[in-house]
Amino acid sequence: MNVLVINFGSSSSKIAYYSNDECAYINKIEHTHDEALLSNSEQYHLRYKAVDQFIRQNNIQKGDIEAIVSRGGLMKPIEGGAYRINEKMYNDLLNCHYGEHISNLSGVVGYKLAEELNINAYTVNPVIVDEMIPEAKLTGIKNIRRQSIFHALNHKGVSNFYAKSCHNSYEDINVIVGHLGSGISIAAHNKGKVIDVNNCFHGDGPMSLERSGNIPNKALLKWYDESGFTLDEAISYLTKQCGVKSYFNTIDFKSISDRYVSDKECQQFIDALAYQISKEIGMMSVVLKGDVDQIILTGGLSNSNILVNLIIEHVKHISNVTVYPNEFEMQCLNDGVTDVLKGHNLFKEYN
Ligand SMILES: Nc1ncnc2c1ncn2[C@@H]1O[C@H](COP(=O)(O)OP(=O)(O)OP(=O)(O)O)[C@@H](O)[C@H]1O
Ligand SMILES: CCCC(=O)O
Repeated sequence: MNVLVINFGSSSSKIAYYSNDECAYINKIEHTHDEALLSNSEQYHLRYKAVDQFIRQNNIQKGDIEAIVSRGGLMKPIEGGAYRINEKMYNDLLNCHYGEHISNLSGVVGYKLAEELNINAYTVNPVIVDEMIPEAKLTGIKNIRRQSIFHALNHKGVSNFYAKSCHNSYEDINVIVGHLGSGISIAAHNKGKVIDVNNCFHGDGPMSLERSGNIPNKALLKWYDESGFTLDEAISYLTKQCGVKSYFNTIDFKSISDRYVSDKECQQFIDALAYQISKEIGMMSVVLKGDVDQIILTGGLSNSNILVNLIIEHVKHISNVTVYPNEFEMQCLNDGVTDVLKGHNLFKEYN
C-alpha cells in the first residue's frame, strides 16, 4: 500500500511516502520568511512544486501511488475520522470559506494531484474536528459560539499511542492532552471524543510561541483601537507575532529555555507560560469531573524539561504525566488512511 502524505506548515512543507506502513522517504522543505507571509493562493504553485520535486527526487513512480492524504484545514466543523476530499471540501479549502490556514493548502494540493493520478485524496482529523459538548460552546455574547480549532490529528494520535501502551483503547480512557507548539491547545478527551478544547488559533487559552492567547476584552479592544491595524492585520498580529516572539523576537523556544537560570526575563516568562498551561489543564480536569487517566504533553515545546517539570509541579495532583515530544502527524495521516484502504475503517463524506 503506497501513500503520499502532505503536511504544509507555515514555514515548511513536510512530505512523505509510506509503503506498507513503513516511511520510505520523508522530506521537510523549509520556506523563506517572505514566502511564509504570502497568502495561500500566492503559495499554491510553490507548494505544488515542492510535492512534485519530492516525487521526482525520490524516483517515485506516480502510477504506484495508491492514495494521497493531506493535513486538512479550516472548513465546516466535523467529527473526527478520515474523510475523502470531495469537490465540496476542495472548494471550501481553496476559497478559504471558513478562514485561511496553511493546512487548507495541503488539502488543495492533495486533491489536485489525486485528480491528475485518478486516485482518492483524503484528510484525517483536520484542525476543525468538533466534538465539543453543547455547554462548552456558549459564550456571554448570545451570537458568539466557541469554536473547536486545534491540533486534532496529533491530539488523537498521541492519545491512541498512550491507550495502546497500556493495552487499552482510546474509546475507553479519559485523557487531557496538551499540544505545545506555535499554538498551544489543551483538550479534554472523554472516551474517544474531544469534549472541550481551547481554540488555539483564535486567541483562546494560553499564550504560545507566536500567539497572544486569551487577553481581557477591554484591554484587547483598546489595543486594537489604538493599533492602527485593519481587522485582518490585527488578527494576523495576534496569531503570528505575539507570545514568545513578541517578548524575545525569536520563535526558538530552546534558546529561551537554555537561559532559564541565567536570565530573569526568560525565567519569568517560562514560569508564566507553565502557569497558564497548567491552569488550562486544571480546567479540563474539571470538564472530566476529575476522572482523568493521564495527562499527555506533546509538541516541540514539550522537549523542554524545564517547562515540562514546572507544569508537572502544578498538575501532578490530577494524574500522572506522559510526554511524547514533537508531533506524529505524518505517521497519523498514513495510519488513518491505511486503516481505510485496508477496510478496517470507513471513510466519511464531507457535505
Ligand atoms: N530541547 C528543546 N528544548 C526547548 N525547546 C525546544 C527543544 N526542542 C525543540 N524546541 C522548540 O520547539 C519549538 C518548535 O515546536 P513545534 O515544532 O511544535 O512548532 P510548530 O510545528 O511550528 O508548531 P505547531 O506544533 O503548533 O504546528 C521551537 O521553538 C524549538 O526551539
Ligand atoms: C489550529 C491548529 C494548528 C495551529 O496552531 O495553527
